[in-house]
Amino acid sequence: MKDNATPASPAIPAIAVIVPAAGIGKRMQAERPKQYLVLHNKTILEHSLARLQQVPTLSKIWLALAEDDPYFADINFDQSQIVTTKGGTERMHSVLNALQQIEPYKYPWVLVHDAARPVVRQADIELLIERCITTGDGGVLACRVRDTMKRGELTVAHTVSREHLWHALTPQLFPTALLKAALEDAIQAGVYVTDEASAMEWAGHPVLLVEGHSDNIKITQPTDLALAAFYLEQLI
Ligand SMILES: Nc1ccn([C@@H]2O[C@H](COP(=O)(O)OP(=O)(O)OP(=O)(O)O)[C@@H](O)[C@H]2O)c(=O)n1
Ligand SMILES: C[C@](O)(CO)[C@H](O)COP(=O)(O)O
Repeated sequence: MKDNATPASPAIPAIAVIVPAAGIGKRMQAERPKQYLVLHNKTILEHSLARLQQVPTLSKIWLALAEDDPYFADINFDQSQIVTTKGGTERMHSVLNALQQIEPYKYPWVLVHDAARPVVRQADIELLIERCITTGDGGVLACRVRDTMKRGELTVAHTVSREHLWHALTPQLFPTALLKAALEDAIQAGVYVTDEASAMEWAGHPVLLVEGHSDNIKITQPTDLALAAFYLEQLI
């Protein structure tokens, strides 16, 4: 990871990193926010930061934290590469708060990765970077849906075709100025987005689908912990 705005190589412009880590992890029902739960002797946040640190083309990290976060001070990571920013009510607010600290002329691209996704592979991140920088379009790591998909509440309303249907993952990588404008406009228009790509789509920008590994899970509920621990064993 680069610790300044100098690009790793002339071919790849400086890429800022935003890690939204200001959630409370309601669905995890744990005694602390899930990004601070420990797997293999490290917090999930430390694992996620370590995955990003493995990518030499990434620059500084803007880490969105809850205002009353009492845990971050104890994490074991080179904090010289981290700028902490204020988390917001929703994930999109946390990301926008961080974006507003990043100067597009210094960091023309920004990569957003959930703190709750500690198993992302370096090769997948590098593939996303290569595809986006080559085309000039932003994009998301994604994996194809494998199950038959149903829409409904208590009974099936209808089956959703799984052809060309994907799970959007993170990282998501976009031109910094475009993403900032898209998120600001979407939030101003009262549009609730759960990922950066949704704001870019709403603003009419193309979003590349870059196929990544399905083990890049977002730790969300208790049963995800054992699975993430297993996947992490393969990586660390
Ligand atoms: N206001 C928020 C909400 C979420 N996040 C971050 O966005 C990522 C993905 O969000 P999610 O999995 O929904 O985390 P939580 O919001 O903590 O989970 P829950 O919805 O169960 O409370 C997490 O790393 C979380 O810390 C954030 O930075 N700011
Ligand atoms: C950004 C994301 O991880 C892509 O799948 C997802 O939208 C986050 O959703 P959450 O409800 O904030 O976990």
